[in-house]
Amino acid sequence: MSIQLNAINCFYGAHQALFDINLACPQGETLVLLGPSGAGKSSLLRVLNLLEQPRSGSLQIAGNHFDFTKAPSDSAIRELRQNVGMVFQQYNLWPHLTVLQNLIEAPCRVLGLSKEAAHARADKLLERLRLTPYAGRFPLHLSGGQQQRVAIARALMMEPQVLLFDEPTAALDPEITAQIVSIIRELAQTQITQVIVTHEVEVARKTASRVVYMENGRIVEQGDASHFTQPQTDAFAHYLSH
Ligand SMILES: Nc1ncnc2c1ncn2[C@@H]1O[C@H](COP(=O)(O)OP(=O)(O)OP(=O)(O)O)[C@@H](O)[C@H]1O
Repeated sequence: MSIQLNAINCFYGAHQALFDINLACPQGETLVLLGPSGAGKSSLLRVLNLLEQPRSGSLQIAGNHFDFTKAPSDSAIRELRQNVGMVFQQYNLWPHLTVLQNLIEAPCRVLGLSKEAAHARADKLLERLRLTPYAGRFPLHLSGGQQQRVAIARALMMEPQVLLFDEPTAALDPEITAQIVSIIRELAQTQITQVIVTHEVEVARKTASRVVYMENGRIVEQGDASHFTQPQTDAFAHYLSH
């Protein structure tokens, strides 16, 4: 399994956001998290790279193992984040760095990659994501869709085993959404495991090989893509029909 969560309970102060989450995702799958606002989707995504630390349970992801009865060490968290990339909803690009610099900064600093090796890796990704003409631009001089592609390229520079997306198509128009969907589908042809939080059922249908439907901090339904056509619970059927 690329990802395995066992009995995860997660709190914000006294407020419990995730209840007894159990989830397994094989390598190479694209898992989509769906559910109404406040269901716990972002919290669950953030647990996967330890931006949130659960109070109990265990997580295995990309060869890293965490048992939350004790606090994970900083070095274990650093190692996890090299294997698990995140594409944030607000892109979180470094505004004072060009597109190319955004791509090569972390691999050089964190992985100790030489500038030449990082450049070569960046050139390939810029081409793959149709960003080559924008390599010298600053993020704020790019459209939302272009910034999103830079954010994806930057995450892929670390050659992660798992890539997490928080609302990757929010605030993008239909044409740009289609581009991002097609990038996610291309990545699905590789060995990478993807986990996507989205409100957009159409994006989910077009990308997911597995689906998790959540309500009130709990998983209500999970399984392969056949659940979109044959939901097993009234709750998921109702969600899909609205
Ligand atoms: N930083 C925080 N502090 C306190 N409570 C939080 C925090 N973040 C989320 N919550 C609460 O935890 C619960 C789950 O929130 P979460 O953001 O994971 O849901 P979501 O399904 O991603 O929602 P949305 O679709 O609106 O983004 C909600 O009740 C929310 O109010």
